[in-house]
Amino acid sequence: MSAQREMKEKNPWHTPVTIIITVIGVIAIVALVTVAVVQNRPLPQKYKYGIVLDAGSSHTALYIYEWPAEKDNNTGRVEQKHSCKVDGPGISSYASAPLKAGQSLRECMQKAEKWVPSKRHHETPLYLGATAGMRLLNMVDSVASEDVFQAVKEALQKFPFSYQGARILSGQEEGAFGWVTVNYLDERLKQGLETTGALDLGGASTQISFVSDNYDGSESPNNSVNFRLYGNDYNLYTHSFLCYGKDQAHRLKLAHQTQSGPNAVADPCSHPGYNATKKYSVLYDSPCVSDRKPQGAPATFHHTGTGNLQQCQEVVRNVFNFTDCKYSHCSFNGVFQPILQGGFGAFSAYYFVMDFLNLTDTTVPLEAVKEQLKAYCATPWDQIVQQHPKAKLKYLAEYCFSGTYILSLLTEGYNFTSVTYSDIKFIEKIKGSDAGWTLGYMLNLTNMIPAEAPDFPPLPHAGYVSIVTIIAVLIFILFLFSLRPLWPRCSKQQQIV
Ligand SMILES: Nc1ccn([C@@H]2O[C@H](COP(=O)(O)OP(=O)(O)OP(=O)(O)O)[C@@H](O)[C@H]2O)c(=O)n1
Ligand SMILES: [Ca+2]
Repeated sequence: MSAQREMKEKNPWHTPVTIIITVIGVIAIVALVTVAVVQNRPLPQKYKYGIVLDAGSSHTALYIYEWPAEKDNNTGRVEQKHSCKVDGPGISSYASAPLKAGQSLRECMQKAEKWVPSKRHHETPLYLGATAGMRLLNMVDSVASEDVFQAVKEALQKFPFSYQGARILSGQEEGAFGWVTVNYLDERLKQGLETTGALDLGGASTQISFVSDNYDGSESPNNSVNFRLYGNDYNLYTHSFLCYGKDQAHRLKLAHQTQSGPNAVADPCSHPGYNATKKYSVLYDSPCVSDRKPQGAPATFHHTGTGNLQQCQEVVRNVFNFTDCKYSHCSFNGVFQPILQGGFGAFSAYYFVMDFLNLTDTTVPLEAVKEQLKAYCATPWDQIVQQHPKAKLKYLAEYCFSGTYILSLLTEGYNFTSVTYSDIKFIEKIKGSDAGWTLGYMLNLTNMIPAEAPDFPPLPHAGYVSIVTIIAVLIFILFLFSLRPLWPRCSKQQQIV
């Protein structure tokens, strides 16, 4: 008994100091690992939301964006969750009944109330941006434009979101934010990759935006937009052509055609057999064409189709002015444009039209694309109607013109060649989000793209926890080894026992 006590006393493992150190060591390591795990445990994901209404010339659409609540600044993570197309025409068409513009938005706004969790309603920013339709209305009747905005504002403020205002975007903003959207969704900005140009074709205006090594903004500074995003500087060229959206360009073309004979237009851009009576008052009800109204024109004219692509191309060419250029390079109408560079995403009506015509594949040579369009334009109207029973007649009547206009705008207007045509991609969405200016607009207004690259933790969460655990275990093993000189005595004593 006394020998046992003596051995215990001699066994350094059994000294109070060693026991205390060991216990504290184990507790410290367990505490370290626990704190690391608890502190870095991924929290249940919470989301924030933003709503943007795109009040275009032909229609309004509502987009709901969503992003993880704790990652406002880490970007690349904002996604479109829902979209809603407002029934009826664009808000600029309600100039004579502004209240209806507000009412038209109600249905989509009610859907937005359901889609955004109610506890997030009050903090969800709501923006409305109007484009070329309201630009034109504001030009001809600024009072009517104000009335429409007032009605829209009152309607939107009735909803529980954080209303941030309704306004007209400049053409420059429209082009630049479309470019931001495309490059953000492709994660080109965050990774500092070469950017993609943006081509947007609306009903009343069209935008081209791209970065070119040959453009530093000094030639035609109005076309220059500078961004610093994620630590990179971008000098963007952008231009918006008012009246060169597809609907206004159609008016420009018809207005030109009616000059030669005001009673009837035999239109090579319409299908053979197409026949409609149209009102001059409707055709000329736009500042894009109002100054071209023929003197003493009758109330109506007959619009018939002949379906001839080559002649249609000639008529379409007339809507552009290629003669004056005071810069080193121009697109059309004397507008400066640097040399095209890189890939381009073409969206909105570019996509709707080319998708309808089955012409979105730009690896198909331009000549073959034209052959296909030629056959389409020459197809009799009754056959076209039969083949597309669900399509809106207004759209259907114009796809031959629209396809021709798009090819002419791209090649003769912007100077894409049969070689660089394949640099264009006709796109509707990128990773589930619609291509368009709305996302870029919201990212900008909510400061969600930082000027400098955000600092990311060098290790992901799981890697961090694993390394802390491994180091803690190693320290513990080293600690045990540091007591090694005591081991042999200890084991000898145990053998004696
Ligand atoms: N399936 C569809 C849908 C739309 N369109 C046409 O595409 C154009 C509308 O394009 P959009 O990008 O929606 O124009 P808006 O935004 O309304 O106009 P803007 O940007 O000029 O204000 C209109 O001419 C419309 O007739 C079409 O041809 N086929
Ligand atoms: Ca648009």
